[in-house]
Formats: sequence, C-alpha cells, structure tokens
Amino acid sequence: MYGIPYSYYEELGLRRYGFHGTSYEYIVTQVAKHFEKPRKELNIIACHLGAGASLAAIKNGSCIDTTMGITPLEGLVMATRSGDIDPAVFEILESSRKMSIGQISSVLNKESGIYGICGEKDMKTVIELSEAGSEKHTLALQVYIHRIRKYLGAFYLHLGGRIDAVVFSAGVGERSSIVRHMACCGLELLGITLDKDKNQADGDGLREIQAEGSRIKVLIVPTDEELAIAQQTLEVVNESHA
Ligand SMILES: Nc1ncnc2c1ncn2[C@@H]1O[C@H](COP(=O)(O)OP(=O)(O)O)[C@@H](O)[C@H]1O
Ligand SMILES: CC(=O)OP(=O)(O)O
Ligand SMILES: [Mg+2]
Repeated sequence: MYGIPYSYYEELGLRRYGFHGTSYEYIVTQVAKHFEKPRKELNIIACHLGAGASLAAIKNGSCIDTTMGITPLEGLVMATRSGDIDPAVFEILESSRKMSIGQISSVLNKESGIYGICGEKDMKTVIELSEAGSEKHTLALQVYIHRIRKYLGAFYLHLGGRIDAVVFSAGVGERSSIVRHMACCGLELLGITLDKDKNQADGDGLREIQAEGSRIKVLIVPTDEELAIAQQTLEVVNESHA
C-alpha cells in the first residue's frame, strides 16, 4: 500500500504493484532446484539489475516486497529512471522550469538515473569511465550502488536475516563483478561475504560466488524471461485442455 487516501486504492486501484515478476519466478525455480529445496522453504533477496532494475524480497517462495511500484519508476536508480524521488520535485520543476506533468514524468523515466547523472546509460561504459578517473561516472555508480544497498538492508530485515541466498541477475547483475562487489562490500557481519576470485571468474549458468564460511550464499542466476513466459504459457494451455 501507499500511504495515501485509501479511497484512491479502492476507486482507482492505486497501490504498489511491482515488475520483473517473470524473472523472479524463473529465479526462484532455478534456485530451489539448485539447493534441492522445496520453493515454499526458500528465502532469498533477488536483484534483477538490467536497464530497468529492481530488488525482490522472497519469503517461503513468494515475493513479500519489491522495489518497483505502480509503475517501474519507483525504487532503484536505473539506466534512465530516477527511482525513488520526493514527489515535491514535480511542483519545483513545474514552477521553476514551467514543465508539464507529462514532461517531468518523461524526464524521470527517460533522462534520469545514471544517464541523468553522467550522460551515459550503459553500465559497462560507466564503470570503464569511472575506472579511468571520471568523477561524474564515479558519482553515478556510487548513487546506483547506494540505492541497491539501501534496499538490500531493508529486505534483509523483512526476512529477519533468515536468507538462503542473495541472487544477482540480468545484464548488470550477471556480468558486472564490480557492481556485485560494491553491493556486498562490508556485509560480513550480516553473513554475506563474496569470494573475490569466484566473483570475477567468467562463467555461464547458475553459480555460487560466496566465500567459504559465508552464512548466506551469493548466486549469479542468468535469468531467462522468454523461457519463463513460454513455460507459463504452456501451463495455461495445458490446464485449459485438461
Ligand atoms: N559486462 C558488463 N558490465 C556491466 N554492465 C553490463 C555488462 N554487460 C551488460 N551490461 C549492462 O546490462 C544492461 C542491460 O541489461 P539487460 O538485462 O539486458 O537489460 P534490459 O533491462 O534492457 O532487459 C545495460 O545497462 C548494460 O550496460
Ligand atoms: C520493467 C522493466 O523496466 O524491465 P526491463 O528494463 O528489464 O525491460
Ligand atoms: Mg530485461
């Protein structure tokens, strides 16, 4: 729920909703298989970090919280989306820049996020330029990571720390060892420790990258939303013929 008048929920269906459900469904299935555990017993924090990005807290195999809202604009700082922002920004831009709601909304969706901060939306390039010493690109990367960690902490508490795994998925989550390292850095006391070499190693398929002795596993799970859609479609078709 949003903390706004209840009638908006009743009359307009205005509530938090969430996205990337197809990817999370696929991830839960893969992780349950990997741990040979019933999915009803699986607690994970899943990080779907693509151009659009979100985190999901998954308890007993079901999502109990996610960072996107009624639209994909809420939550993490993404490639071009701002993520969480004070709604007062609308009023400020409307009065100072004479922008319409539609124009502001378009800027927050298409010209904000890491692109808004540093002028580059491809995370691979942002990291390269940051490593080459660009302050703007370093700032964008730090803001991006800061928001991921904020929700990682929140979801850790939602799950009472009883977590089987933190999962990284989608373009950035699967391919960027630096983002994974920055997201998990200093979390040893929470039971999350990455293995430096495993995190940096090339590979494909589901793999574990936590250090030995890390209470919580850290996984890379290549997501496959197309396959998940095909499988779910097949289930529906089979059910309707049953
Ligand atoms: N090696 C890499 N390091 C960092 N980011 C990467 C790497 N490879 C791809 N990406 C990033 O992954 C993102 C795209 O992820 P993807 O899940 O394919 O996106 P979409 O949300 O469009 O489905 C892009 O921002 C791209 O820069
Ligand atoms: C919801 C969303 O933004 O998805 P993606 O960017 O992964 O296409
Ligand atoms: Mg995607």
